[in-house]
Amino acid sequence: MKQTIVIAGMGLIGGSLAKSIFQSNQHHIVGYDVDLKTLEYAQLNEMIHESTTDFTLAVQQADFIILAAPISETISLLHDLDSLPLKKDVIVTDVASVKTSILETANTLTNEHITFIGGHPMAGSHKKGVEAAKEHLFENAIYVLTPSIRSTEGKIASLKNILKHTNSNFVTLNSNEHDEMTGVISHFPHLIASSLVHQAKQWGDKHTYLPTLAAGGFRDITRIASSNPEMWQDIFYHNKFKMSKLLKDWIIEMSSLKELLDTNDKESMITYLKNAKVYRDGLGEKDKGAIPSFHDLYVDIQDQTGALASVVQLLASKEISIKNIQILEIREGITGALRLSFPTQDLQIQSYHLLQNHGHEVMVQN
Ligand SMILES: NC(=O)C1=CN([C@@H]2O[C@H](COP(=O)(O)OP(=O)(O)OC[C@H]3O[C@@H](n4cnc5c(N)ncnc54)[C@H](O)[C@@H]3O)[C@@H](O)[C@H]2O)C=CC1
Ligand SMILES: O=C(O)C(=O)Cc1ccc(O)cc1
Repeated sequence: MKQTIVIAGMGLIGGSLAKSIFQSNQHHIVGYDVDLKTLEYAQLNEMIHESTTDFTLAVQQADFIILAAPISETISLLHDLDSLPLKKDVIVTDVASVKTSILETANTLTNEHITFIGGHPMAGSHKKGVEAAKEHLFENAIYVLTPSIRSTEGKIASLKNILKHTNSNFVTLNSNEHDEMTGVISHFPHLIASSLVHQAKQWGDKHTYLPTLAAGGFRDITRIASSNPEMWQDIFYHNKFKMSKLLKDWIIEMSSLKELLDTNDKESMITYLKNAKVYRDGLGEKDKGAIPSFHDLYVDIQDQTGALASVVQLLASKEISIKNIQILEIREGITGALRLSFPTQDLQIQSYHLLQNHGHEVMVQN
C-alpha cells in the first residue's frame, strides 16, 4: 500500500515538494492549506491526490507530514499536532529557513506517535504561492536535515526515501550551526541587499536618471531584495540574535572600510579587495567539507535566438550530462554568460575543449 504524505502549506515550497514526489507515482499525497484557492489549483494541476482544509482530519491517515507553512505558522502546527489523537506513528518534517525555534518546539513535543526531523531545502525563488511551484526546484540543491532528540537513523532513512524524489543532496547539521551558516550566506545578505536598494532609492530622488544606470553589478547584488517581504521578516525574526551579531560585526567592518577610503590607504584597499576575490572565486571549488560538489564552466553567449540551444546541443551530441545551467546576465545585443555545472571534473574538461573547439569563449571557475 502507498504511504500517505500530508503537505501542510501548499505554496512555493510545499507545492514544489508535492510536484517532485507526485511524479514518482509511489505515494499518496494529501494537500492541506488555509487557502481554498491554493488547494483547488494544486488539485487541478495534479500536484496532490486529495485536498482538505481540515488539519485534524488530514493528519489521521498520515505516514509523513511535511510542514511547509511560514515559520511562525509551522510552530503553531507543531503545537496543534502534539495535542491531536494520532492513530499511528508519523514522521514529521518541515522546510523552515530557520531551525532553532522549530527544533526547540519539536523537542518539547510529548505525543509518542511523532518523530520530528527538521528539514530545509536550500533553494527557492523570489516568487511565492502554489503557481510558482516547480518540480525541479530542489534538483542538485543542498537539503539540510536537523534531527530532533527523537530522530533515529532508521527514521531519517525513511524520510530521505520520500525526499529523494527532489534529487537534492542531503546534509545533516544541528540547528545552531544551520542558523549560523544560513545567517551568514542567506539571511544577512538579504538584509544588505534591501538596504542597498534603499540607498539607491534615496539617491534616485536627486538623480532621476539613476535607475537607468543601474548596471549588472547592482542588479546581481540586489536580486534577492525582490523576494517575499512577509517571509523574510519571519526569517529575520526567528534568527534575530544571529542577525543582530552579524549586523554589529558588519558595522565595525564598514567603519574600518571608511577609514581605508578616508586615508587613501591604497595597498590596504587592494589587499581587502584581493582577499575577497580569492575567497569568492574559491566558492565554486568544491569537494571540500560536507557539501557535494559540481564543476563549473562559464560560456560567453550572445543574446540571440539559439545561442543557448547551440551550447546545449553541442554537449548533448557527445552525451555529456549537465547538472545545472544558469543564465547570468544578458542584455539586448550584449554578451551574457552561461554557468554550466558538471558532475565530474572529467566532464568539465571534456566540455571545455569541445566548446572552445567550436568557437565559444569558455572560462573555468578560478
Ligand atoms: N521561498 C523560498 O525561497 C524558501 C522558503 N523556505 C521556507 O518555506 C516555508 C514556506 O515558504 P514559501 O513556500 O516560500 O511560502 P508561500 O507563501 O509560497 O506558501 C506558504 C503557504 O502556506 C499556507 N499557509 C499559511 N498559513 C498556514 C497554516 N497555518 N496552515 C496551512 N497552510 C498555511 C499559505 O496559504 C501558502 O499557501 C517558509 O517557512 C520558508 O522559510 C525554505 C526554502 C526556500
Ligand atoms: O537566499 C537565497 O539564497 C535564495 O535565493 C533562495 C532561498 C530563500 C530562502 C531559503 O531558506 C533558502 C533559499
